[in-house]
Amino acid sequence: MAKLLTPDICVIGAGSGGLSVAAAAAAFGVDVVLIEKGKMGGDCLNYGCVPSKALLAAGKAAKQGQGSAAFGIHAGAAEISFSEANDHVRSVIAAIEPHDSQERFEGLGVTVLREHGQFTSPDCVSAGDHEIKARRFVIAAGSSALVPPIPGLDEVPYLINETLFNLRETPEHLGIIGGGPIGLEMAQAHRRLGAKVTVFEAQTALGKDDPELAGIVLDALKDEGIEILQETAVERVEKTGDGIAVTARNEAGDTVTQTVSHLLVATGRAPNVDSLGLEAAGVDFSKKGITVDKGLRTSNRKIYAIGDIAGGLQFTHVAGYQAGLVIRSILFRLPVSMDNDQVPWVTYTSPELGHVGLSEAAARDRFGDKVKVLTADYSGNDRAQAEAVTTGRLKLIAGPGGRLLGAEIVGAQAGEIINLLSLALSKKLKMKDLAGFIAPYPTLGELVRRAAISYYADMPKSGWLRFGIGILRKFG
Ligand SMILES: Cc1cc2nc3c(=O)[nH]c(=O)nc-3n(C[C@H](O)[C@H](O)[C@H](O)COP(=O)(O)OP(=O)(O)OC[C@H]3O[C@@H](n4cnc5c(N)ncnc54)[C@H](O)[C@@H]3O)c2cc1C
Ligand SMILES: NC(=O)c1ccc[n+]([C@@H]2O[C@H](COP(=O)([O-])OP(=O)(O)OC[C@H]3O[C@@H](n4cnc5c(N)ncnc54)[C@H](O)[C@@H]3O)[C@@H](O)[C@H]2O)c1
Repeated sequence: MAKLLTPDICVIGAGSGGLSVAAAAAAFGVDVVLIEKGKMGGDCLNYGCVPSKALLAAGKAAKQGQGSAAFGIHAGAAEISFSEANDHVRSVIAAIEPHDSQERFEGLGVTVLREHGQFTSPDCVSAGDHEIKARRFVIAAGSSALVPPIPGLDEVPYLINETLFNLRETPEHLGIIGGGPIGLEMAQAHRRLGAKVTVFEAQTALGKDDPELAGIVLDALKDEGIEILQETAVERVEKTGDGIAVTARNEAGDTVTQTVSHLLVATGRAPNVDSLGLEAAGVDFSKKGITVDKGLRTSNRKIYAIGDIAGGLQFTHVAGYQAGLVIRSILFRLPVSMDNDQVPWVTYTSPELGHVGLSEAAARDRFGDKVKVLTADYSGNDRAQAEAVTTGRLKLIAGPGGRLLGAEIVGAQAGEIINLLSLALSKKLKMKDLAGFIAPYPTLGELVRRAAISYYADMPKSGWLRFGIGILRKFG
C-alpha cells in the first residue's frame, strides 16, 4: 500500500528550477515534497554550467601558463595534466554540492524523495512507494542531450554532456557536432588543454547571437587552432581502425571526412517529457517541451512547468527567474508574467559573448528606424589597453526616446559588464542614465558610458544649443 503525502507543493526535479522553488517555499514555512531521480543539483551542477566553467578555467590557466608576448613574458609550452584539470572540475562540483544536497533541503524542512516521479492522474504523483496529492505541482524535470539520428552514431562511442566530464586524458582529436554554446565552450577548453579540435556545424556557429560579435569569437577560436566547419552537416559516422570517421557535407555540396579520436554530440537539448505521465495529468506538451502560458501554468491549472522542460530559453538563471514567478503565483496568488525580453545570457569563451534584451534585428522589427545602435570598441578603452585585451566591442540598442532595448558585448569580462546592462534594462533606463553615471577609471565598464554618450554625438552641432549658449554668455 502506497504512503500518501499531502503537501502544499510537490516539485518534480531537484535542478536549478526545482531547488529554487523548494527552497523559497520552505523559507515561508510551506510544506514541500521534492522528487529527484538522479543527482541533486541537476544538469547545471553535475553535467552542465559548473563542470564546463571549471574546465574552461583550467584551459584559461593553461593559456596563461604559456606567458604573454604583449607583456614580454615568454614561458613556452605549459605542461598540462588533463587528469588534474579533471580533478579541479570534480573539486568545484564537490564544493558546491552541499548547497544543493538532500541534507540541506531536509534541514530546510523539505521532504526529499530520491525516486522517479510520475503523474498517475491530474492531481496525483507516484514516486517509489509514495503517492503525493498536492495543492500545486511544479514540473522542473529539465532536458537531456538531443542526439540527432545520424547514421552510424549508435555504433560509435560518442560523448554527450553527461559523459564528457569523465574524461581523464586529453582527447587526441576531439570532433564536436554542433557549434552552439556547449560545442564552442568545450572546443576552447579542450584545445587549450592540448587537444586538436574540429567543430562541425550544420548552419551558423553561435547562430543565436549577434552575427558580427559572434564572428569575433569564432575568429579568436580559429586563431587558437580550432577548426570550425560551418554550413557543414554531419551525414554519417563510423568506427575505423584509427578512431571515428565523421563524414559531413558542406555548403558547396562537397563531402568532408575527418577521423577523430573522440566525438562530442552538442546539437541542442530535448525536454524530459517522457515517463512523467503528462497524458494522465492532462498536461499538454510537444517535442519542444511542456506548453505553458506567460504565468508558467500548464493546461492543468494546478500544475506549473519551469526551466528547460518549459520549452523556452534554457539557462540556469531562467529556471531561477521562473521559480520566483511561480512562487509568487502559488504562495501569494499574484498575477505573474514571464518577460523573455529581459533575459541575459553569456557564452564563456575567451573572448566572452554577452547578450541582454532585444537584438538589433528584433529591435528594428519592432521599432523600425527609431532604433539607434551605439558602439564602443575595447581598443578605445584604457583598461583594455593596459591589460592587452583590445579585441572586443560593446553595442547598445537604443529605442524611441533613447530607451535601452538591448545590449551585445564581446570581449574580456563581457559576462560581468552585461550585469550592469541587465539592471539598466530591467529599470527601463535611457541613454541619458547610462551616459550620466560616474564609472571609476580605468575600468572596462566605462565602455557602457562611452557608447551611451555617443547617442548625443550630434548635440554639440545643434544650432539651437549653440544659440542658447551664446545668449547665456551675454549674462557674464
Ligand atoms: C554543458 C552545459 C553547460 C551549460 N552552461 C550553462 C551556463 O553557463 N549558464 C546557464 O545559465 N546555463 C547553462 N546550461 C543550461 C543549464 O544547465 C540548464 O538550463 C538548467 O540546468 C536547467 O535547469 P532545470 O531545473 O530546468 O533542469 P535540470 O537542472 O536539468 O534539473 C532537472 C532535474 O529533474 C530530474 N528529473 C527528470 N525527470 C524526473 C522525474 N520523472 N522524476 C524525478 N526527477 C526527475 C533530473 O534528474 C534533474 O536532476 C548549460 C547546460 C549544459 C548541458
Ligand atoms: N554559457 C551558457 O549559458 C551555456 C553554455 C552551454 C549551454 N547552454 C544552454 O544549453 C543549450 C544547449 O546548447 P547547445 O550548444 O547544445 O545547443 P544549441 O541549440 O545552441 O546549438 C546546437 C548547434 O548544433 C547544430 N547542429 C544540429 N544538428 C547538427 C548536425 N547534424 N550536424 C552539425 N551541426 C548540427 C545546430 O545548428 C546548432 O547550431 C543552449 O541553448 C543554452 O541554452 C548555455
